Amino acid sequence: MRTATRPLLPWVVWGVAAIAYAVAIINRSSLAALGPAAQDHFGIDATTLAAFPVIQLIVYAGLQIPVGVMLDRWGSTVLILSGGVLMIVGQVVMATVADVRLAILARVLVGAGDACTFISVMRLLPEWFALRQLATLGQLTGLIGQAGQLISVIPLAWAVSTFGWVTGFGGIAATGLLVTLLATVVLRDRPGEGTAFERMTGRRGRLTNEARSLANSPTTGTSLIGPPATEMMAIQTADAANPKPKRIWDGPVRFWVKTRRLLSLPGVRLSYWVHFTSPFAANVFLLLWGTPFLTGGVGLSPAAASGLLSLTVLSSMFAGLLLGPISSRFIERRVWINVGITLAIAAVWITVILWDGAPPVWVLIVLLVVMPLGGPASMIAFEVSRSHTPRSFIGFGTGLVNTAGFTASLLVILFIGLVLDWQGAGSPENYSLGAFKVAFAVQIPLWALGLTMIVVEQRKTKRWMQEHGRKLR
Ligand SMILES: NCCCC[C@H](N)C(=O)NCC(=O)O
Repeated sequence: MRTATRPLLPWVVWGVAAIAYAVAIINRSSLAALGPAAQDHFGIDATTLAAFPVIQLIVYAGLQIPVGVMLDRWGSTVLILSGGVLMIVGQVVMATVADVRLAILARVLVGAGDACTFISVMRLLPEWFALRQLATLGQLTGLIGQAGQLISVIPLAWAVSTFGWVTGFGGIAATGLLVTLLATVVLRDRPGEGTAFERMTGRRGRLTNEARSLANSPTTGTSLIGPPATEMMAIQTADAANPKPKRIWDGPVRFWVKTRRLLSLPGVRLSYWVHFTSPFAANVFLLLWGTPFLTGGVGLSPAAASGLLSLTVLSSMFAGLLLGPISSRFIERRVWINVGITLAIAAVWITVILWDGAPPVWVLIVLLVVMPLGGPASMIAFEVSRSHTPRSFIGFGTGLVNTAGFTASLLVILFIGLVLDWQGAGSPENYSLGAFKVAFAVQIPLWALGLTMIVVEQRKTKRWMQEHGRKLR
C-alpha cells in the first residue's frame, strides 16, 4: 500500500506547517515596508513607529520559553492553531482601529501568535522525518518563511497603496484564516495522532490510522549506544509512561528545576550560544537600522538602499538551500561552520567600520550578501539542541534556544540607538556616517562573547559526550 511504503502525509503535514510559518512571517514583517503609511494612518512620529517592531520582538522573545513549555504539554497542532488565531485577531484590530495604543495591542497579539509558530513547526519535524532529513528540512522551513517576508514587503505595500489600509491588513487576516482552517484538517502532531478537526469531532479518518513517519528510529537525544545515565532520563521515562500530563504549569519551583536540569547539559548551552551569535547582525539591520545607515549614514537614495536590502533575502535563501545538506553531512563540524560564518560577518562589519569614509558599493554588496548568512547559520543551533535535548523537553529546549538570537538582536537594536543618542546623532537630521560606525561597533563585544561561549561549551560538550559514551546524531 502506498501509505505504508512511501508515505506522502509527512510531506503534506510539513508543507502546511511551513506555510503557517510563512504566514507568521508575513504577519511579523507586515509593517516593514509600510512605515510612512503607518505614520500617516495613525498620525505618529518616527520614535513611536520604531516602538512597533521593538515591542513585537520583546513579546516574541519573552514568550519563547512559556510557549516551549506549552508545546511539550499540548503539542504542535494546538500551538500553531492558537498562534494563527492570535495573529488573525491582531491583524483585524490593526485594520480597524485608529488609536495608536490599540495598534500597539494589535502588534502584541501578532507577536504572541508569531511566537507560537516557528518552534511548533520545528517540533513536528523529528516526529515525521528521519534524522538525516532534519537539517535540510529545518533550512527549507526557514527558506519558506523567508518567502513570507518577500510577500509582506512588495504585494502588501502595493495592496495598501491601491486598496487602502483596511483591505491590506484585512487581507492578511483572511490569508491567516484560510491557512488556519487548512491546518485544522491537516496537521497531526505525530503519526497516529488525529487532526484538530478529528479530535473535536471524535472521528478518526483512514489517513490518520495509516499514517507513518519517515523516521525508523527515535530522533532525539545523543545516544546511539548504551542507555544514557543522566538525571534527565528519569524525567524522560516518567513522561513516556504518561505522555499527556494534564497541567500546563507545574509552579515556579518545578519550572526552575526543569530549567536548571536542561541548562546543566553543555550541549543545550552550546546550542543557545550558537543561536545567540550568528543572526543578530542581519536582524538588527533588517528590522530597524539598515535603511537609516544606508541612507542617513552612507548617503544612498532610498531606492538604492531598498535594492541593496533585497540582496539579503536572496543571499539568505540561497545559503539555506546549501547549509542544510552540508550541516547534516558534516555533523561533527556543524558548530564550526556556524562559527566560520559568524567570523566572516564580523570581519566584513569591522572592514566597513574601519573604512576611511564611506565604503564603496562593492563593500556594501559584500556586507549585504555575507551578513544574512547568519540567519540560516543560526538554524544549526536547533540541530545541536535536538541532538542534546531529551525528547520530553524538546519544545522547552527549542524555545530556550530561539530566545537567544532575538535577545541579542534586541540588545543590539537598543545599544545602537543609545550610542547614536550619546553622540547627538539620534534623529534623521543629525545622522552621520561616523556616528553610525561607532554605533554598529556595539556588535563586536557581542560577537566576542558569543564566540567565546561557543568554544567553551563546545569543549565541555565534547568531554560530556565522551564521559557518557554518547555519539552525535
Ligand atoms: N532562513 C533564515 C532562517 C532564520 C531563522 C532564525 N534564526 C530563527 O531562529 N527564526 C525563528 C523565527 O521565528 O523565525
